[in-house]
Amino acid sequence: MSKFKIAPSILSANFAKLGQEITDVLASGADIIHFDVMDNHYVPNLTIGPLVCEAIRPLTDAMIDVHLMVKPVDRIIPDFAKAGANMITFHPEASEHIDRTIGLIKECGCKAGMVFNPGTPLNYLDHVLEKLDMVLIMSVNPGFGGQSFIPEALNKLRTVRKMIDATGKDIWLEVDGGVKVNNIAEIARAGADTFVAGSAVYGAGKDSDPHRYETVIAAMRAELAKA
Ligand SMILES: O=C(CO)[C@H](O)[C@H](O)COP(=O)(O)O
Ligand SMILES: [Fe+2]
Repeated sequence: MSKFKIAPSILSANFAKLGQEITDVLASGADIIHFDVMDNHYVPNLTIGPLVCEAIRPLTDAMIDVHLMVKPVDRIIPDFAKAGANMITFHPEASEHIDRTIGLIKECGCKAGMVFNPGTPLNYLDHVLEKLDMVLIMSVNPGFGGQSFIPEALNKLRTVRKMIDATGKDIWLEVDGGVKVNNIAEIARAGADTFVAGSAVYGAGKDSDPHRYETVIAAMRAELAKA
């Protein structure tokens, strides 16, 4: 896997043919499947749960990156681990005890990540950063695909990049929300290495174009090569 990883969010996929949508983006050069779980409580939307994760798991060996927008979060973590998730990320506001939640994800055999909304302070990383496998910076408020990138996320990425580099550990820095071909290079320069893109990938081109995912992912990689 290259330093830069592209993770299409299936939130913007055609759910009537979800399996095909997943195999198509992976065959088109994507690295990771980003799986958005929304509970209509922590965020004002309702999406998919462990049953869907279990159903797609046999389709690929690629990482399934489960982004839990669920409160309380702990109860559902073992279910996603059993369903085949590789990475589980959670929002600190949705956890009563963040160190315990990180430990639970790892005990379940998954990599652990913590997610920061645009207004969430980074001090939740104090004392736990080195236990994490990934930090996810939201560049939109969570709940919906297709929103515009919030530029302040770039400053947050720069700050977290310095914090991660100071640990000397291989902690991934993911960005989620409004990532497009025309801003991905700037986001990479701010320090992100893993890029969630939902509407930019699944909304690309015309449905009749069988190469539309390949085209947009290649365009993102070309931009990343310049970063
Ligand atoms: O977590 C999310 C929203 O809460 C999604 O992953 C994100 O919005 C991706 O969609 P897009 O790339 O269209 O912004
Ligand atoms: Fe997400």
